[in-house]
Amino acid sequence: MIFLIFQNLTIRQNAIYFGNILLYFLYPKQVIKSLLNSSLKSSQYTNKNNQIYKYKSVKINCNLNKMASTLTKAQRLKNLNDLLSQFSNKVKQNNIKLPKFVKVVEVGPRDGLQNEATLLPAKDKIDLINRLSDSGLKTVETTSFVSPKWVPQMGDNMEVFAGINKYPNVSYPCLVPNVKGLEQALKVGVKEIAVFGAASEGFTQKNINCSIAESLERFRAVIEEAKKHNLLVRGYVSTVMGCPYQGDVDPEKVAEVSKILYDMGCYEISLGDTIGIGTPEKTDKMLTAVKKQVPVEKLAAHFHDTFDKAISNILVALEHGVSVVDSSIAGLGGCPYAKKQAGNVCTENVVYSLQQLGIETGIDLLKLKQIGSDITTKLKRDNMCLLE
Ligand SMILES: CC(C)(COP(=O)([O-])OP(=O)([O-])OC[C@H]1O[C@@H](n2cnc3c(N)ncnc32)[C@H](O)[C@@H]1OP(=O)([O-])[O-])[C@@H](O)C(=O)NCCC(=O)NCCSC(=O)C[C@@](C)(O)CC(=O)[O-]
Repeated sequence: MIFLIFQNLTIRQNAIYFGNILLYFLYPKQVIKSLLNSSLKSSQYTNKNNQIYKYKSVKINCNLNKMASTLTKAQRLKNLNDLLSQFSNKVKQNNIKLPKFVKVVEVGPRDGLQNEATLLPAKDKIDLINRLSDSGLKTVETTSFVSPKWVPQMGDNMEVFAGINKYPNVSYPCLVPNVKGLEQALKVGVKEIAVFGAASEGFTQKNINCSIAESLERFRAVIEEAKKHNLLVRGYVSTVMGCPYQGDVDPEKVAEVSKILYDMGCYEISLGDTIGIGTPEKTDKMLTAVKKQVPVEKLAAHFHDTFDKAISNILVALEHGVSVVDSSIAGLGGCPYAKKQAGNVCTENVVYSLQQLGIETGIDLLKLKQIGSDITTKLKRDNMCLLE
């Protein structure tokens, strides 16, 4: 039994860590929702003057040893290869049309790093982004223009964006939660932004401090202003397969929020399994609902790999016709309290899987592997890449 005190962490970090830890032990039990709700009630969070929410003395009954994956990398690679070969057979037997090309959106410098305990200096972030854009990736999410009090790792957003090489054939989107963030982004010449909402009220409140309806009104203002400056706008919908605060999320709600963002002018909707509790079945249900509201070619899969299910879920997304996949170099992100607990799905594993399926990405896997190895050495953390 372990007693963890989650203090001095941003609400986003707490949400993810706490959700992941609880879910890891309960999954796949049917009681996730009620336990998540009761655990939330047992914690307190206070809006301090400095606007950082903190959990106070959250008790978590768990045994950290159990949290580490018991499988070796070699075993996990074998499982991945088995999965890919079964999937290939299914595709052939059922004459399923997969996308010929998949755009991989690298989110490591933003979504990955924002969850890393170690603060990476701006010069190292710049080097990381430059090397990623030199690997064939066409989109490298660079930073976020959010409050540095909420997400300290992104506090150097202007310096990082101003410092990177801008290749003409690469997009460098940045997260923007409100008009203030947009103004900052415009000052350094950002050309593409992403607004980020969620399909659950609980997560929206704790991530951006407002309701879903309020968040959408904020995004409307941001998008209108962004369009005046000819910026491209991507839309995120988080918690599409479950919320750390509410448990289950109705696929119809995901579809509703996605459609609103799409109608507001987002050119692409990225569907985030924020805490990685998706399964192939849930992915199928969620995409079936969303595709009725937003054309599939405008959808992206943004899956976290908490329970080693992200690639299985991506395969379902490919079957549905999704041809944009978000991922993070070396699987950056995740939970520092459980070293082997994964964050975003690892880019190298995604690119490898796509290559094995004969799907083009235009990405140099060897370069990616080297970048992943270097950044994990720098951060002194596990590399989630399964390839030797
Ligand atoms: C949205 C706010 C700002 C609202 O935060 P708030 O406290 O409600 O905002 P406020 O308007 O009351 O302002 C409070 C303070 O923040 C400042 N402020 C206000 N806006 C900005 C800004 N843009 N940039 C810099 N500073 C800002 C503002 O100036 C003020 O400063 P003070 O007067 O106290 O010194 C806050 O909640 C926030 O920054 N949240 C960040 C959340 C975040 O970054 N989460 C991670 C990204 S989402 C994600 O990772 C999920 C995703 C996308 O990957 C998909 C998935 O996996 O599901």
